[in-house]
Amino acid sequence: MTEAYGIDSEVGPLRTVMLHRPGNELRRLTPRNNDKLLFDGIPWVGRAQDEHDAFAQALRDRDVEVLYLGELLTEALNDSGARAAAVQGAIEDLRLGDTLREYLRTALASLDPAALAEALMAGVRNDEVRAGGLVTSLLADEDFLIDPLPNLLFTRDSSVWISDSVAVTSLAMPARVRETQLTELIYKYHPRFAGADKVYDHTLEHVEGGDVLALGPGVLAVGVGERTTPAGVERLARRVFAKGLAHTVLAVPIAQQRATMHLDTVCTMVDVDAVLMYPNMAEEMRALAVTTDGEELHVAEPEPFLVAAAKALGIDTLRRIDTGLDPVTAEREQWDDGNNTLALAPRVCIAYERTVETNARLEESGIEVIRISGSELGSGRGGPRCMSCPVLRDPLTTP
Ligand SMILES: NC(=O)NCCC[C@H](N)C(=O)O
Repeated sequence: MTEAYGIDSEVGPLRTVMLHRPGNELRRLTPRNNDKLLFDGIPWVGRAQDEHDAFAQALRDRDVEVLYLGELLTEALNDSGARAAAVQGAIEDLRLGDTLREYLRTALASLDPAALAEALMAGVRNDEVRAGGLVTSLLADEDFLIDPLPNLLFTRDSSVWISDSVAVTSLAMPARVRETQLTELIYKYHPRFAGADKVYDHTLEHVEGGDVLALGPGVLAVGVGERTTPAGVERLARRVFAKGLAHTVLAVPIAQQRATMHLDTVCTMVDVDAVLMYPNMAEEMRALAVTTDGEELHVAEPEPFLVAAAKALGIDTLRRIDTGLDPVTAEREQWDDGNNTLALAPRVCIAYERTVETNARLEESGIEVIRISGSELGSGRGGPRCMSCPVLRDPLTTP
């Protein structure tokens, strides 16, 4: 792996992470659009920023370098090719019509990188521009010409590092599709990532980063459900095998429900050989091990997730941290992202403070839990793992 980027596990000491500090895109959420924009409430933005700053500080306190998506995007937009691609991507929406599209093309092209990045992230409302023409007149003032992207907060989903290659993902929900245009720009044009190999892109079958877990060197688990499709996991497997980035991909079917939208909402690793799993689903989780002989994909029969994972990792057992929670407490804490921990190193993780019981059980199992507040951040339905895209982790030393 290079020094600047690379991930071969969920728990290797975290060195660099990409976050997105929530900004004006959250100020676009209203009771009428929050469902469509995949938020379960209307966050108090100032408090959400405070909570996020504390999250970033907790990472820095443990010597983790924090990169911000908004800053990387602004810097990438210094490149004229990036600017042209960004503008084109933002105005493709068929709702706009020709007059408005050409107006926006000119208006966006005249913005400096910071203002353009802001427009791309926070969107553009009809009454914020004086475009004129039929479409402008027929749309309501509050209609968005360029939709805001409040889910940028969840940097986990729009790109994922697999060994020393980056996968720009292909997001399934219409409200999130444009996020990957921005991560694509960052990885293509930002000098920090010049030369980084790409293993996936946003035009391919749906794969979301929250579904992709690097269980250990050479082994990925990929949730298949509401977001990552069966065809998505197949395409990802073909691509990582072709580049030699993994030897086994475990396809893990998960319930198609909002609460369990990604694999990392029900399962995160907290040690080289231990996972925290949502108790109400842990027993039923199965995995299909996908391998290759260099030509064909081989798909094994479904096995219990922990069994298939241990086999693929070449260890005797993958331990499940048993939180022992009753089903109602477990369901409440899973909804509040109790299972969505971010490992900073083996046996050290960040979790929301509100998932009191899960955190207590983790500590009883020897896991250090760094608690952060997430009362406002959580309204987007994502926890510390969802809000972070690890860019560099130290390789694991053999246990
Ligand atoms: N990995 C994750 O579970 N990310 C959380 C994404 C939440 C976002 N509001 C969504 O519905 O996509």
